[in-house]
Amino acid sequence: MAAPALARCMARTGVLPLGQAWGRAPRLPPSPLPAQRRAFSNNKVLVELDESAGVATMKFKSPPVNSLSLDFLTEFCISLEKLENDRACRGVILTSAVPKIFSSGLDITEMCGKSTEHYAEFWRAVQEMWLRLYSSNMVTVAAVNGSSPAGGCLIALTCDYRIMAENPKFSIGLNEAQLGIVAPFWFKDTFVNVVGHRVAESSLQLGSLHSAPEAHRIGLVDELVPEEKLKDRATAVMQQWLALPDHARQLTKTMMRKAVLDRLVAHREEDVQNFISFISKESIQKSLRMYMEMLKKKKS
Ligand SMILES: CC/C=C\C/C=C\C/C=C\C=C\CC(=O)SCCNC(=O)CCNC(=O)[C@H](O)C(C)(C)COP(=O)(O)OP(=O)(O)OC[C@H]1O[C@@H](n2cnc3c(N)ncnc32)[C@H](O)[C@@H]1OP(=O)(O)O
Repeated sequence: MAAPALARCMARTGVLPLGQAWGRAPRLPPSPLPAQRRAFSNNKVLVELDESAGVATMKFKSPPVNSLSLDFLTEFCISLEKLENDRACRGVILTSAVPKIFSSGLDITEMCGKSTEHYAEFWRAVQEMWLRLYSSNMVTVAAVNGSSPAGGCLIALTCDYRIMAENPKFSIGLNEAQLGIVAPFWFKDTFVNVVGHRVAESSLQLGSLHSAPEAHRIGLVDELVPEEKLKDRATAVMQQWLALPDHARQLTKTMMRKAVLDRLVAHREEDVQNFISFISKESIQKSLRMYMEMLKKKKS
């Protein structure tokens, strides 16, 4: 099924028609076949699977800034679902193929001047991405090799472990307040689970974008490495996590994340309606338009 058709299906049903995000059987170790590498790709995400290690790398490739458009979100979910159902894959490293940018967050153009139906479709896709990634049975490691505001930061926060490249130009954080919008409760819950309530409270109110050292200091990322070592370090961390039996790690992950996941699952449609009423306000539309203009002016 093509991405737009899948997106429509997601909009109707609220889920991808590929399988179930919930109640999956525990993953089994990969079969002892000869070492093999596979790659598959769609327009937005490149996936390389090292079957001998049981590890895939998902590279975002949606220039200029890997913004999370409806197409991107749909293709991200398809790629993740494929890996989730592949017994040869036990862990996934998320990173970017676009230099200097991990992801610029939700595509603002999807939230400006569109119909109510479009907002609903888009928001369900954002929810789906988070539900699938946060509940993934695989080990998920974010190799943050560029700036990562808002939704980009959410992707990193949703992983099990975050490693960021030490580059003074890169920043990360949930900066929604700077755009005049409010981070949804499940963005906030994910953030609180990583950095704790006090840090999350001030960072969210200020819409802070943190430099790499600051992000490390507040626990937003687990470690910093020189850019050229990021890939190797992500692979080493993955090996460490995969050394444990899958079932124990998966059940522990579920125990730690269930309350936050259940909260969105229980209020999914209400959350879509909240998003629509919030984003449709003329004052919010004006803030978003001004923000986009500011981004464009910054260039000239
Ligand atoms: C009560 C509450 C109830 C419910 C909840 C309701 C609402 C919550 C709603 C939404 C939550 C949203 C979360 C988000 O993710 S919002 C997105 C936030 N993202 C940002 O603030 C990032 C903005 N971008 C940047 O800061 C920079 O672009 C950069 C640092 C990522 C990269 O800088 P560069 O200098 O390398 O590149 P630019 O020249 O700035 O950009 C190139 C190009 O890309 C366009 N662009 C950038 N970011 C986005 C984006 N997020 N969406 C769409 N387009 C983007 C930028 O305008 C340039 O376009 P042109 O080349 O000029 O056409």
